[in-house]
Parts: sequence; C-alpha cells; structure tokens
Amino acid sequence: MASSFSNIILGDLPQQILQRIQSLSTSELLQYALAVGGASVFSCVFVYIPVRFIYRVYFHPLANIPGPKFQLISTYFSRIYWTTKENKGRFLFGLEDWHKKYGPIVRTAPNIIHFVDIDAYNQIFKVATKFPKSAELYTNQTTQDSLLNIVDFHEAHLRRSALQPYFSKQSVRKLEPLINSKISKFLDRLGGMETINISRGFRCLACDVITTYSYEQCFEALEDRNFSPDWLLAFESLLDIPPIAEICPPIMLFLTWFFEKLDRATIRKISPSVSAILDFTDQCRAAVMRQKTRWHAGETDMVTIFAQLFQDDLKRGRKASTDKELSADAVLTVSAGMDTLGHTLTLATYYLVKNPDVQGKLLSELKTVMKHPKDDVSEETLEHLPFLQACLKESLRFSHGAPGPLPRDVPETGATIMGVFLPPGTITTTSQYFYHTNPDVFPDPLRFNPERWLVEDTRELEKYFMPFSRGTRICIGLNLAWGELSLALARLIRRYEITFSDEFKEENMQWKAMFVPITKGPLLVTVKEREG
Ligand code: HEM
Repeated sequence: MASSFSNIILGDLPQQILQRIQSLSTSELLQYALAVGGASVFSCVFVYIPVRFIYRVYFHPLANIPGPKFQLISTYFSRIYWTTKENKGRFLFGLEDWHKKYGPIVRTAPNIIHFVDIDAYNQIFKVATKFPKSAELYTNQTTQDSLLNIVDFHEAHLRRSALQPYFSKQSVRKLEPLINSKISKFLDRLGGMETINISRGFRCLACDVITTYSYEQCFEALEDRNFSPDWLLAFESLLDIPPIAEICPPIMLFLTWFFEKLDRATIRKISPSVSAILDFTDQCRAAVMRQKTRWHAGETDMVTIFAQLFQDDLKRGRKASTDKELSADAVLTVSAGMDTLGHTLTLATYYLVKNPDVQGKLLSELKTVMKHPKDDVSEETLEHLPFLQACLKESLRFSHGAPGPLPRDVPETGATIMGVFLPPGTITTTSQYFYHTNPDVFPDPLRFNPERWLVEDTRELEKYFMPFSRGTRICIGLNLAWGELSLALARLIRRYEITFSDEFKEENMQWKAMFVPITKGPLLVTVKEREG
C-alpha cells in the first residue's frame, strides 16, 4: 500500500536516483556526499537553529517565563557550556545569579523551569505527589536499573516497599552494634595515623557499614593504609573528566558496550580508573548474587537488605528483581550513602575545629553521657542531647544532601505552580541549596551556628530543611544516616582533640554541585587522644 502510494507520487524517480548513484565514481560520490553534508550543516546552523531559537523565545508555551536567553539556543550547547573546566559543577551558582536577576521563577532551558519558593517545593515534593522524577533527566548510566532511576510511581513504590523495612528506625537500632564496631575500628585507625585524610576516612566508614549490612561482606575499606582504596580514588578522579554522558548520552552507551567487550587486563591498561570502578561494581554484583544463591538454597535467616527483592510479592503484584536490577541496587545502596554521609561528617568536623567555642560546648554535653573518651554510647541516648542534634542539623544544612536542582516532570494534566500554568512536557526543578541558605529563615546563613536550632519553636526552620529530600522519593537511608552521623560525630569528638594539618588549605572546602557536593580538596587533620 505504502509503496504503491509513493509510486503514484514519485513515479520512477527513486529508481533513477539509485541508477545515477550506482554510475558515479568514488571521487564523484565523495563530492556529492560533501555537498549534501555541507548543505545540511549550513541549513542547520543558519536556518534550523535560528528559527527554533525564535520559536522558543517568542512562541513557545513557556515564552512568558523569564530567564537567560542563551540557555534556549541549544540544549547541547548549554550542556557543553556547563561542563567546561571552569563551569563544571557551577550550574547551581549560575542559577543563584539568574534568580537574583529574574525572580523566583526562571526558565533555564526550553522546557525546564526552576523555582525558589517553599510552597512550590511542597507542591512538587509532597507525599503522593503527582510530579514523578524526570524521565528525561534521570538517565545516568551508572545508576541505570536501580531504584534511583525509576520514574514510575507504582514501580518505585513496589521497589521501595521491599527495601524500606531494612531501613526503619527499629532495624537501624538493631544495627547499632555493627555501626559502633565499625566506628571503633575507624577511631582506632585514626590514633595511629599522622596526617589524616578524614574526608576519605568517613567514606570508608560508610562503605564498611553498608556493605556488611547489605550482603554480610565487609569491603574492608577501613583496612586501607591511607583510607584510599583504588575504587575510591577512581571515583574521585572520574569526577574530573568531562561528563560525556551528559553532553552526549550515546557516547556513554558506546563506551559501556566497548568496555564490556574487553577483558579486565586490557581495560586496566587503557584506564586504571575505569578498571577500578568495574572491579568495585563487580564486587557489589558478586556479593548480592552470592546472597541470592544462599537465599534460594534455604538460608532465609541470613542478613541481607535484598531478601524481599529475591522473590515475587504476590500480594502487591511485584516480580522478583532481575539480576541486573539487583546488581544496580547493590551498587546504589553503597554509593548513595557514601558521599552524602562522608561530606556531612567532613563538614561537621571542619566547622567544629574551626569554631573551638562550639566544639567546647558540644564536648561538655557529650561528657554528661560518656564519662571516658573511649566510652560507647547508644543512639537513643544521643537523641536526647540537644546541642549534638543541633550540630548535626547545622552540618546537614551546610552539606545539603543533594544540593540540586532535582528534576520532576509536570503531570500529563499540566500543573499550575505559583500561578503559572505549566503544560505537560515541562520539567520543574528546585534546589535544596536555596532553602538552606535563605537569610530570612537562617539569618547569616553561612555561619555555622547550631544555636539557631535551640529556639523553642523550630517549625519554620524545619519547613526549610530538606537534606534528605521529601515526599514519595525521600531518602530511603535516612534513619541509617542519622544513626551513623550521631554515633560517629559524638564518639570522634569525645575521643580526640582534632587540629587541621599543616598541609590543609581552607580553599579545599570550596565545593561544586555534581549531584552531590564535591569539595575542591580533602579535609586533612591530625588527632590526639583526649586525657579525660
Ligand atoms: C547524610 C546522609 C544522606 C543524605 C543527606 C542523603 C540524601 C538523599 C537525597 C537528597 C535523596 C533524593 C535524591 C533524588 O531525589 O534524586 C536520596 C535518595 C536515596 N538515598 Fe540517601 N542520603 C543519605 C544517606 C543514605 C544512606 C546511608 C543510604 C543507604 C542505603 C541512602 C540511600 C538512598 C537511596 C536508595 C535513595 C533513592 C531513593 C529513591 O529514589 O526512591 N542514602 N538520599
């Protein structure tokens, strides 16, 4: 049918073109190809892009929302601009300038709107929200198939419900001996070190807790002489290469395919960093698969956070996770807590060392429940120490969790936010960073001031405090994070006098937003056991 229709319209033209092409010599063919290619590039640059730009600026349904026009020229140009050496990780600060210029609603790309407004935030990030994670932007290859990238509400709910019991407050309480044993190991290691890269140390601590809990196989990151296992260094070094996945996702697909074809020895020669990360993900994958085999062999009483994902849930209508999904979640649960926890504890230590009066106050409070520097303590006890809790909140406020922007799709019915109608296809974004640094809520926001949390009514502060995000897709590891944060900080400060190492530079603490905050350099400290 289709071919007879084209015959009527085109006659034997296609046949003639084919014959003509077949009669051409190679050099003539090359000339034609160059001419056609040149004409296409010319019309793209001088016709298509300008016409599309004019449409986006004047006729697009979001044309009335203010924002920087250059962001509308091309999504690819914009991505490249924000991944150049000097701009990488600085998009958030670019947003800050745009909001100063244009107000609380800014159009940051043809179909992306960024809000800084707490009611807009609550509308998008409430429980039972209608705004799913953005299908266009949650596509990172490294988290493919994991819970983090699921955009469908129902599917995410099913996966979360299978994992959630292992992260409840009650489960974390049972986990306390494990957390405390890893903290003891971490603290003992500090005593024997000279200059300590404590930023890495905290990450190693988080890794050893979650790997032991997830699949009963501690990765022993704390055993590494300088808290520098190869995979941790590799993760750090890969942050410094341009994120090609963002500029051109097909390149990443190609690289994944390419590396899958090679054996590990060859990959190690081409890129030791890629090889170290593959070793790390293999280790996660092998560990979860071992658990799965044991579970199916009848060892259902073993410790693993994946037990429910190994089987169908007939009641809810969830199929057992595939091996790919299990592997992806195994990597996610380790990596999701590592940088966020590590960064928060790093900032807490940094600000406490920088503000001896604040640290002194915290130490006095800790001494009321830990008589001796090496005493153990329970999270339940620490929950009743208001100054410690205030220090933790202030550290989380500074660390932001994922500072943003976090993208969410407008539902199919469209949505009205701050009085502006957004058609389906629009992506909303908003960033925790702006709420945490709002000077009307947190006066002098860049001062580390735990006292601000000690007022009688903290409702307004809590309203603007969302380091774990909120709503349907709130951080699943929140209770575990609080447990680790309070036990690790309390025991560290009670046990050691900490000073900045001579090699430490203040500028190391400058950070950029690469989904999670990444500091320019590590926090380097020296420690001395307290005497009483
Ligand atoms: C200070 C510590 C932590 C902070 C500040 C934090 C923060 C966050 C934030 C902001 C999100 C939302 C990301 C998004 O919407 O794309 C998130 C998601 C998540 N976090 Fe955490 N996190 C922390 C620790 C942990 C730990 C220890 C785990 C351990 C398992 C964990 C597991 C997860 C997972 C699995 C998700 C994805 C949830 C989903 O997509 O439904 N996090 N976290």
